[in-house]
Amino acid sequence: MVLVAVGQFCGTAAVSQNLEACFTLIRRAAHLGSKVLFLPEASDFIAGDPKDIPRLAQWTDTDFVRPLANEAAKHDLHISVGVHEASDTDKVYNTHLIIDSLGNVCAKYRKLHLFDLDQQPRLVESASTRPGSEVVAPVPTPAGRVGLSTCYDLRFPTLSAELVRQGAQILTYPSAFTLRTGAAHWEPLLRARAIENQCYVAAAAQIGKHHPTRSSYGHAMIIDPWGAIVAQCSDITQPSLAIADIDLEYLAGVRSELPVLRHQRVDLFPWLAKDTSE
Ligand SMILES: O=C(O)CNC(=O)[C@H](CS)NC(=O)CCC(=O)C(=O)O
Repeated sequence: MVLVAVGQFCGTAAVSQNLEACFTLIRRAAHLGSKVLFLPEASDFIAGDPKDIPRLAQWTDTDFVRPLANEAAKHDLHISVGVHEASDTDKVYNTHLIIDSLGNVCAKYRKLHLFDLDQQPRLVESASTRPGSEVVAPVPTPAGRVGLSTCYDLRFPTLSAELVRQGAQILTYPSAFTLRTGAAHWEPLLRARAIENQCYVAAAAQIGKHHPTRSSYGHAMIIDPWGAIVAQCSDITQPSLAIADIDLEYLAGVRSELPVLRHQRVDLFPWLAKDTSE
């Protein structure tokens, strides 16, 4: 069994403050014995004005990812974290990194599904963000193989099914869900992804009021392959953690007791056919 932690905090446009919040979470997660820490989407910053995103993103690598990776190495932690990644256009990628315990960025996933809403709260992610174009193979960590997604990707079960086909044991959804959609959909979607894929789900989350027109739902949580919520953060905006054991023997037991992954109709859905490495 390996302990992992999900983090929750209220990001702002001040990168150095967000970095401090992440440092606090890294030190506490390591002190409590966790081997992997999952941090939210947009941990580097939540811009007050979308026009600021490309400028702020230019500094993410040096001012956020580097010091974060050094701290991870100092505390022997693997980290999953959502950041903005500058591109060669005026748009950024919404990128999910895995940093290993030596401080190397060992995987990079660019969010595939962008959150474009015309209704209130009006958020049009594609105005500032380019979509990624590939699924990233699950990444080995001390807790198990981690499948990478981000926030709104949670609504697309084809992505989680593909990650599980490729061997994922832990699905991660670093997020900044809105208050309205979070209250209605966050927990049922996360539990559904855990149950249907028989995976652990680690969902770090932004919480609280980032600026006058933007708030996030929080409720960072860890779910086991049976669908039980095994840890959840309180409804507080100070940086906080929820920690739980990942038990891959338990995961294997759930998959053999209720073999839904083997019962898939690969004759009708041939892309599911290649075997999941269990
Ligand atoms: O804007 C940034 O800098 C970081 N990105 C986000 O917060 C993204 C795009 S606006 N938020 C979501 O995907 C929320 C999804 C959601 O709430 C749902 O699916 O219901």
